[in-house]
Amino acid sequence: MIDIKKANKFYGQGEAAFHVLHDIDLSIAEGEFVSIMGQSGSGKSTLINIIGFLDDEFKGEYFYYKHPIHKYTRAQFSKLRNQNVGFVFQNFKLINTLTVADNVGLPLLYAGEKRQAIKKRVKDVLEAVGLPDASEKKPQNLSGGQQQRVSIARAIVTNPKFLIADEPTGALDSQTSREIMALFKKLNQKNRTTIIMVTHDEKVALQSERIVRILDGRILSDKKVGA
Ligand SMILES: Nc1ncnc2c1ncn2[C@@H]1O[C@H](COP(=O)(O)OP(=O)(O)OP(=O)(O)O)[C@@H](O)[C@H]1O
Repeated sequence: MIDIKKANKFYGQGEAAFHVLHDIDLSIAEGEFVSIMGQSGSGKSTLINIIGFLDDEFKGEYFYYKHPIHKYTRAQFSKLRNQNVGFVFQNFKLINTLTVADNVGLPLLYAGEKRQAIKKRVKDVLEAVGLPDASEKKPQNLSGGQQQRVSIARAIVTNPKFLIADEPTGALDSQTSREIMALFKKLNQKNRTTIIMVTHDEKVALQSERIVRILDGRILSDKKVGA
């Protein structure tokens, strides 16, 4: 589904340009669960910003279901992002003044869905992430692990083709990290949700199916877990 060919990324222009990604070739098939690992500053965020259609200013080619999206306009890019990608962040990025149900339903509200349909879908995804009774609570009254479940519910509520998770366990203790990884595995195996996750934690990465290691903006290795 994702085919990136010879992607190069520069920050800044002219003499001062900083070459961050070098000739990245990366293909990800539907249903895969991939970890991206590498030292701080190696270019992981830069790469997932390209993969998740947040950054269209790169050199090289990006084919998404064979469509040459490197040729898309910014508006086409935004539409693609809204309709295809769910994001999960290290620090959850929930809105504390809204209830859990309203946080999770927000992407559907933006997409113009009807109130009843939103209510039903929110109930279903909160059940899927193991929080059937949290809908009327405020995020700040939940544990870190529960807040991350809410943010995963928000990420999957629109049925995206793939999820980008940027250090999803970075703010969680090891037991809670294991629970969140079990949830990602369930979503990946049961719903065949494609997941692309950045992590510093080797134990967390070993829960995925494939590990891509980046060093100084280059792919150092790309291996199936256990191979
Ligand atoms: N907007 C920007 N302008 C200039 N340089 C940038 C910008 N964003 C990132 N960089 C630089 O590009 C390099 C790669 O950054 P990136 O954030 O992709 O790394 P990372 O592997 O995700 O790091 P971390 O694990 O710390 O999040 C770093 O040297 C960083 O300083």
